[in-house]
Amino acid sequence: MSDLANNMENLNIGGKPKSSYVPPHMRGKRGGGQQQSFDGGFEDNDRGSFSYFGGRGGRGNRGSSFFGGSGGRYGKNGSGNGFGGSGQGRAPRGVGKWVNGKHVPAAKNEQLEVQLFGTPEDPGFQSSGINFDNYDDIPVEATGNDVPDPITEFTSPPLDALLLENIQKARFTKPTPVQKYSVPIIAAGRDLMACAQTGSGKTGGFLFPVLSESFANGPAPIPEQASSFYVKKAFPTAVVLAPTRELATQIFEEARKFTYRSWVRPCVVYGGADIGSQIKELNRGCDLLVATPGRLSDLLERGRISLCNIKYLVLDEADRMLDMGFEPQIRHIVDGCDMPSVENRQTLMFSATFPMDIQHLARDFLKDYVFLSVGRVGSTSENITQNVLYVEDADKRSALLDLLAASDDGLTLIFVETKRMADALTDFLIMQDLKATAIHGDRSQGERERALNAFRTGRANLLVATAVAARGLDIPNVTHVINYDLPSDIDDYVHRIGRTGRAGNTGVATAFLNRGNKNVVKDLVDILTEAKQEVPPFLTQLARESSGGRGGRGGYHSSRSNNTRDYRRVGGGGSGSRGGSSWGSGNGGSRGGSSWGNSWGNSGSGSWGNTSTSSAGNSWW
Ligand SMILES: Nc1ncnc2c1ncn2[C@@H]1O[C@H](COP(=O)(O)OP(=O)(O)OP(=O)(O)O)[C@@H](O)[C@H]1O
Repeated sequence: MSDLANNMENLNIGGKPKSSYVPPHMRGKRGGGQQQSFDGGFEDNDRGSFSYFGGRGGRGNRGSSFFGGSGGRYGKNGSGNGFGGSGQGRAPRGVGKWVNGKHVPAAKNEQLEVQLFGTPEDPGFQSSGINFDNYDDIPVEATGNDVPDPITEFTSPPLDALLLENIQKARFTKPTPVQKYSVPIIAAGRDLMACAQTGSGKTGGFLFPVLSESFANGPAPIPEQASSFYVKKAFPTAVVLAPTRELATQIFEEARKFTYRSWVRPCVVYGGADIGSQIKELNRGCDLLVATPGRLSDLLERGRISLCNIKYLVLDEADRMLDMGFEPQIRHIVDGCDMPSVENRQTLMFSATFPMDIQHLARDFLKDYVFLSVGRVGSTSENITQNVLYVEDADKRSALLDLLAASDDGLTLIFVETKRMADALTDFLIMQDLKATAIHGDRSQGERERALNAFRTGRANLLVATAVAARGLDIPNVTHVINYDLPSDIDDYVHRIGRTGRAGNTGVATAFLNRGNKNVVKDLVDILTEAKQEVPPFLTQLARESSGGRGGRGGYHSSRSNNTRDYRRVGGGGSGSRGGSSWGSGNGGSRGGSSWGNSWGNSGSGSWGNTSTSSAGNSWW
């Protein structure tokens, strides 16, 4: 157990509600009325403290800005082209060429290599943790017709030699389970719906096979009728859609590493940033486009991008991309523009969660796909120690300070439900002399970038966030995730806590729960049990009280258990699942072991119900 987990055990918050709780580090502190100051006392307590919100204004006389004026880049390794695509200060890129049907890699560039791959001593470098090898023990299931065998190592072939070099430069010594399977599945031309736990390498799971094939086969020729003499257009070969600007940028940064020296030029576009500079970047060439859906639609409408050459459509956080918030935009991009039809492209979907309704909806975008699950769909990593504390709303601030006092040196991410709460809690923490900053959808792009940069570099070791930071973000050294407010959808909980315990590292997640969270209690008990975590007695009691009530995800899922597998095998029949199912040991990629699915074989009833309803609301950030 980590030090942090030990410290947590010694805290006395959980179990019994305590309304007049005063955290130890505040007891006897000057002013005495600690509870008072937590409840807004800072309004009249002008200590001349500075604001961590560069230029946000906010209230009162706040003196200097903590992050004002910083460059706004947050590329892990200080890479230049993170935002807005200005290209300023960028080192020469190692861009290769495709000439006469041959790949001509660029010469090596040491300076760029250090920018892209960092050094092992770099604190911003996420090294794989002590539990990395345990990923091999997670059972893997791959269902669908003629599923290809997994690879067991990174070798060339099947991977392209240049890609292999880049993978080695990134210090990835062996593939994670999702990568072992996705590489041959995608190389075989198959569509894929892949579900693997948070932090287990899904980004590489789609980048490696897509880039390997692209390096080997080159770009498609630009159709004459699609190009325009007047407006310059980009014709990417692959498009990766992601739900947030920060995640899109992160994927782009990963793509920059693995495309080093190749002919493939990655680009990123997202809302909230200057579209003019993004267009300039596109005009310099764009083979792999990472985008948020809104900005991509905008650029498509302006005729700046054509999707007619797309071979690969990737939906990262696919369940999010297909829920009510994004689905219409995705449909427009996929069906309403010039993207090749489902038969003429490969569609790849990745997430840690895939609810049944979303899987059903996803059929529209896929053909004869393989469903891959590493561990149970929607399960949490055992690398994360999960604690649930009973804390009444009025006591949350005190309890939070307690937790923080017991924290180790790592970074702590604190999730709240609303943007207002994010600001209020951040102000409160700053008034306690803690180094906090906030990220949410009402902050400008510059503010969001600065906040994330401050957090990544440790200048602010506390980040208060809404769900905007829940998915995909890979920030080294996040050792603790606190759900100050629990989400109403258990899948959101899974993604949130997945910001720690990544790449085989360990982490701690703490949730504050009270009777107001009854809707999520049953699912939470399932999650904890599945991940072999302790279930506190009060939680079992609450689950009993709330049984008979409706489950999470908007209440129409009667049970989470339906959400944990390939829907085609639950009741949809559909396209033939592989006969011998494959909950093998997962070790060395051996499939075809024991079937865990006897009870849910091909019933063929096709009647799992309400398919047209999407899940989460559309204002999650
Ligand atoms: N084969 C590998 N060897 C070592 N480290 C790896 C490997 N593949 C990925 N990683 C590292 O693991 C971390 C998590 O990877 P990634 O962000 O792709 O996870 P994910 O599964 O997409 O997570 P999430 O569900 O949160 O989006 C990253 O820091 C990445 O560099």
